[in-house]
Amino acid sequence: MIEGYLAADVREAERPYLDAGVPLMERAAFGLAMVALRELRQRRGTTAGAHAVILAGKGNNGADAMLAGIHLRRRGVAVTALLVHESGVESTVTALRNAGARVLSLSQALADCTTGMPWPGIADEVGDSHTPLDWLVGRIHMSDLIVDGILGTGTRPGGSSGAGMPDELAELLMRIGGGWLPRRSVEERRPLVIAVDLPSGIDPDTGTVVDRNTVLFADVTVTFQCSKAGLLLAPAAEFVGRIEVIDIGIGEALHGVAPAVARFEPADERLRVYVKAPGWGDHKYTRGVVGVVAGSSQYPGAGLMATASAVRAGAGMARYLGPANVAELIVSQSPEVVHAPGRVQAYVVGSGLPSRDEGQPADIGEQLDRAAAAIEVALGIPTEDGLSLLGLPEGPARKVPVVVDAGGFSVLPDARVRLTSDVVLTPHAGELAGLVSSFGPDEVSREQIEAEPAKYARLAHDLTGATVVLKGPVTVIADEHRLWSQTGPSWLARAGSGDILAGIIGSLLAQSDDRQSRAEIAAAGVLVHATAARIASGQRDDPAAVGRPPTAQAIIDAVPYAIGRIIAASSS
Ligand SMILES: NC(=O)C1=CN([C@@H]2O[C@H](COP(=O)(O)OP(=O)(O)OC[C@H]3O[C@@H](n4cnc5c(N)ncnc54)[C@H](OP(=O)(O)O)[C@@H]3O)[C@@H](O)[C@H]2O)[C@@H](O)CC1
Ligand SMILES: [K+]
Repeated sequence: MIEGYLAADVREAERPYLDAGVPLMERAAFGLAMVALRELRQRRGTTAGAHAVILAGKGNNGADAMLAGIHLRRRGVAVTALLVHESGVESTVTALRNAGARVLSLSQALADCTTGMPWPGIADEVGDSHTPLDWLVGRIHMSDLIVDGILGTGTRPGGSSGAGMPDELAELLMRIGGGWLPRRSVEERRPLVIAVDLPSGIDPDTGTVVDRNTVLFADVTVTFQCSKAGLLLAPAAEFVGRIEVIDIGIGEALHGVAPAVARFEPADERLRVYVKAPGWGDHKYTRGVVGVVAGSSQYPGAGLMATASAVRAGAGMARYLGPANVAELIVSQSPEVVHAPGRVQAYVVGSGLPSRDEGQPADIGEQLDRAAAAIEVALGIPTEDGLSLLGLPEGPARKVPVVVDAGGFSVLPDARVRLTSDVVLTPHAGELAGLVSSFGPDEVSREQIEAEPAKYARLAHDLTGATVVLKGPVTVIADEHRLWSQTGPSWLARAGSGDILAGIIGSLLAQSDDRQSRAEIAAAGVLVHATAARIASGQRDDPAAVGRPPTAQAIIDAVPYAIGRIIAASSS
């Protein structure tokens, strides 16, 4: 599991060590240099003769980068450091110069164009440059490595590399490749980009990015002691690349500090609790039954996808609750699905159902009534009619969790009824905008949610009391404890993905016990979903490989393999 901490908590943890004179920056810089050297070696076979450009800010992030530059020099790497704020931590600047690097301010670097001053390690073949900036960008593009040490945990909240930075620097970053150069473009001489602690221009805590055109896509982000929360959250996560954590020896001070966000990795031991093989004495009921209220005669596909993935994610049994013609279709594909009401351990409702509206066909109205009834069961407030629609006996019904998707949002109880974590909402940004606007005092737009997904997932939880799974390129899950954040391959941006995810989460909920965190189970479900998509798209062992477009059916068929892989990885 990767856990992301708030910048203030990390600073607080560092303080006693710094007061005691522990050389934290030297440790950080050494770790950074080792990663850079390893990456250079992997790319070029050797580090000798490589050229690194260090973009150094005036704070300790820049100092880290420059101290790492000294280690690079010692191993034969030519180093040019650009003081992008025109100055830097003075002792470090001197030490780097003494190690044989060129250290120059941005304006000096631009002046090099006129004087024709050569840069060590870079052949002077930067093409037809027209302006000093063209020339400088050309030289940087000729390097083997760009070290992004402009801003770290000292980034002012709400700031960005575009806001508050000199225009010249924003322009330089934009031209180097901020925002538009895809991380994996296979230009032969594209330099490797390593971000120091975090890509400069992202908010360390919230992952918001004010001007995405000025943030460099990192191949690797080398972060110190622990991931920073913002690295795991959208939209920043797109710029982060692979995360490498360097232990600088302050772990003890972070004990007892709650991380703000967490992410499951496939090999996490903790996943064994949620993604598991049946035990010796298990039978279909002990493994959990999931009830699916999704799809209608008008939209049968979503019912099919949610049920098929619920079955494949390991529940002992799936009940389909809905019209006979949809059930027939489902059973033809998953013969083990039971089309009969009865007791379940978790519901999945709403996928493939439109919002409640007057004049809807009768079977849609009835499906929405069932969805509402399942939500009432989850909240412990079932009505007699609801129980009979779900085929449950009259009397107090046992609370079971419910995954609410798509049309299900339109049958949530009104804002006077506080939902609980047993209600797991799975909206995308547009649907969350609707939810937050109807439960809260203010209208919120899809664009606002996309810019600050973590904030709004948390707000939606605060307003409703439910577990909120905000789907997106990075899926954020919020409950009263913390945020979870899971990424998936972009191939998941396709019709049917949401229905499959709802089925998987419902299946894992049915297999869980009452005391387990719904948010954590949902995070595990998002990981299963992403793993299935990786298998189905052919990305398999190399997440960086592009792969090929998977059909929804291929993702569904890959779910059992994803479960198998996660069980194997988390138990080994
Ligand atoms: N403490 C330690 O022992 C350790 C620290 N470590 C390292 O230190 C890093 C934190 O260093 P830091 O605190 O010096 O802040 P840092 O991120 O370099 O930048 C601050 C400068 O940028 C400026 N600035 C801020 N926002 C801006 C904006 N939006 N736009 C423009 N400018 C902006 C701001 O200037 P201001 O305008 O406020 O005068 C300020 O001068 C941390 O990430 C890690 O790498 C590790 O080595 C481990 C040990
Ligand atoms: K940085």
